[in-house]
Amino acid sequence: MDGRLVTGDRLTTGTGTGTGGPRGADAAGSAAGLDARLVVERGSFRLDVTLTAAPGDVVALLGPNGAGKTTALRALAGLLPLSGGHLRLDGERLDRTPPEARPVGVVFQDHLLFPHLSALDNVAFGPRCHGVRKAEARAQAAVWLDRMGLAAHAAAKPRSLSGGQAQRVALARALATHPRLLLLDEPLAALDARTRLDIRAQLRRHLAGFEAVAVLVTHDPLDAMVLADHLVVIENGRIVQQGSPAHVARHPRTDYIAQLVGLNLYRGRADGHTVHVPDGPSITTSEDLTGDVFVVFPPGAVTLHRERPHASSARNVWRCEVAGLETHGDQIRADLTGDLPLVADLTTVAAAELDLHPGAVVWATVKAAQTHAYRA
Ligand SMILES: Nc1ncnc2c1ncn2[C@@H]1O[C@H](COP(=O)(O)OP(=O)(O)OP(=O)(O)O)[C@@H](O)[C@H]1O
Repeated sequence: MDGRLVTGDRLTTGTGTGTGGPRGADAAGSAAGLDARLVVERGSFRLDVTLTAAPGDVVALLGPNGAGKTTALRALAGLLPLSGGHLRLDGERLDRTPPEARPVGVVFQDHLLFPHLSALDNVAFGPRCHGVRKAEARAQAAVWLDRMGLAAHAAAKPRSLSGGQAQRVALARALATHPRLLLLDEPLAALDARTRLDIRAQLRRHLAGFEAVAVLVTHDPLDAMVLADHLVVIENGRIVQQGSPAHVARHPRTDYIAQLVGLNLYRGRADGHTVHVPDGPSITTSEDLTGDVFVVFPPGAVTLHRERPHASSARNVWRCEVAGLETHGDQIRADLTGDLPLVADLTTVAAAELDLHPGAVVWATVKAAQTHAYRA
């Protein structure tokens, strides 16, 4: 194969760790949109992230528990002070603006509607806070509820709304103030699976029509992939990777991201088609690279055998031991230790035929063509 072509093509997109924003943030610092470096200290935890986004961008902050996502969102909302950095929105400094005076709409996971107010008055509360007269605020609220498909529930109190309806009221309340920055903290986390599907699709529609910057925090890679144009992955208060959802999904650079997108990930030194993993075996890849690289392959690319295969066309053959088994959708996911720790997906029938059980010795094979290597 023509390794040179593959290498050239893939490497141009393989370095997505810079701290630049998705669009619009030119070197001079474009006026429109979000331009922030958020430095926040909370005890021994320190957040230091740079976020830039153009109007219309939806940015998802993704990361493990305690990474600093909520801290970043609260700093953007003005609920936590910055201990360093800057925060500009559409060219204006917001660092010293109190939260209630910021052109920022916030939707929290537990939506925090006022229980004693109707859905209509909850939404009208937003414009009212911005000085709109009561009748006008209620008229605007009615339009927003209608847009959210909630016109019939205008008089309902929050306790008689479903989780999904309440979440849409909270979104309407945030949007009714015409924020220049919309912040969404786990907007779908409190919803059951079915409602989540509906609300995710609706939220996607609303965000697509939203002309300002939206930043959302999520644990769920699917929410991030469906809703955002740009992913920012935070670990330990730092950005470890960012880029388009498709790029991040294909080029994970940390174990957390690899797990999130369901890939086996290794780091090693490439010498042509061979990647040497420290303290591990070599992996044969289709890409022809040199130097520090990552290699990924999906669990579905692994074939397991009870005996060492001699006739296999796969270039990669490793001896492993089954550490654990779990159902994964309609498949079995095997967690394997040994030469190269990896996870493999196989059908229930295959797992039964192989008599897989914790402690069983198996041979794993992976074709070079099913691996993907890119520069570290
Ligand atoms: N009220 C607090 N006081 C002091 N430190 C805090 C407080 N809340 C959080 N922290 C610290 O800030 C760090 C980041 O927390 P944060 O809630 O921003 O993380 P997160 O990424 O949103 O996590 P999760 O996904 O669990 O919500 C935590 O590891 C913790 O050490």
